[in-house]
Amino acid sequence: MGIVLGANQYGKAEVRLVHVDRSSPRHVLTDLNVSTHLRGRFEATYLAGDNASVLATDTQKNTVYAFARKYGVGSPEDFGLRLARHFVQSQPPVQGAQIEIDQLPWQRIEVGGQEHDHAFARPGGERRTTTVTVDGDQAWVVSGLTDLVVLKSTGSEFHGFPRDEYTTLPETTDRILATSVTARWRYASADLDFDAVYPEVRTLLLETFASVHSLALQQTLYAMGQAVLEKFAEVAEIRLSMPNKHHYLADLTPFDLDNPNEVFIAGDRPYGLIEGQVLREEAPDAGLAWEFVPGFI
Ligand SMILES: O=c1[nH]c(=O)c2[nH]c(=O)[nH]c2[nH]1
Repeated sequence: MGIVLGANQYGKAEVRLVHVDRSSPRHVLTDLNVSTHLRGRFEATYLAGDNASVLATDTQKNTVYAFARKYGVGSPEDFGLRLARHFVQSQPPVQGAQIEIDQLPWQRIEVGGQEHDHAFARPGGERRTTTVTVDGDQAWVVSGLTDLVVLKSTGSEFHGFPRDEYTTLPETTDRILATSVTARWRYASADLDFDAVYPEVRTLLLETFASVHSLALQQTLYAMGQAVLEKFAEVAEIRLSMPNKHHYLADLTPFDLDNPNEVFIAGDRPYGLIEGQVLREEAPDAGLAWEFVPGFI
């Protein structure tokens, strides 16, 4: 009985590319998940481990980042066609290429009714949350939101941290800052127009994220909590959990390309996890408000 190799293809899956067009102060953000699939004469590697025809998947990934810098991104369709044609035309064993691209949507955050130049939020996915607790005749309300994904393409620095023998992180005065906000705030009363307050707190969290020039995600977290407490007397305390969704500047120097904060690798894990509570010194006692509330602290 003969055994033969059937259909096959190979490539790099889920190359997370974030491109920032900084040619004007109104940044254009393109966030893609790119997968490459090459088809062609690859029997030798499957059958004998002969890689002479195998364009490494690592090379395919590098091509995605290099092309973003060289040609910009534009529509995902044009970007995909450019990549696919490049692989087919530049590598004789490659007869066909299929490029799959998912684009992650971002909307500009509005500050004072004006679209922000470099602060964005991911539409959808976010949820409003509440946990109410009643004990005898006492009642507590902890409300909030989770999975509110936000990103600033500039206006964020991180430096001045200690350097020990294990520190490799470069200092930066301009980086992408992105996080998925979980916020839970405790109301000072259980008798409020909750539907009126909620959207205003949400808006203020977004506006503060967008407006604060960040020297650390910790500072941004505190500023967001502080803004809510300053504006809303009915909020006694707020707790925030904000993963630092790292974006790494792609090193394009091996391809003789500079990268002036334009092409980023969106990291998945590990991520920094920044959490904190901001409260009024005179806040009424939390009682059972946080008992068994999922989350942190
Ligand atoms: O805003 C930040 N806070 C940190 O504590 C930290 N640590 C790190 O590696 N990057 C960052 N960024």
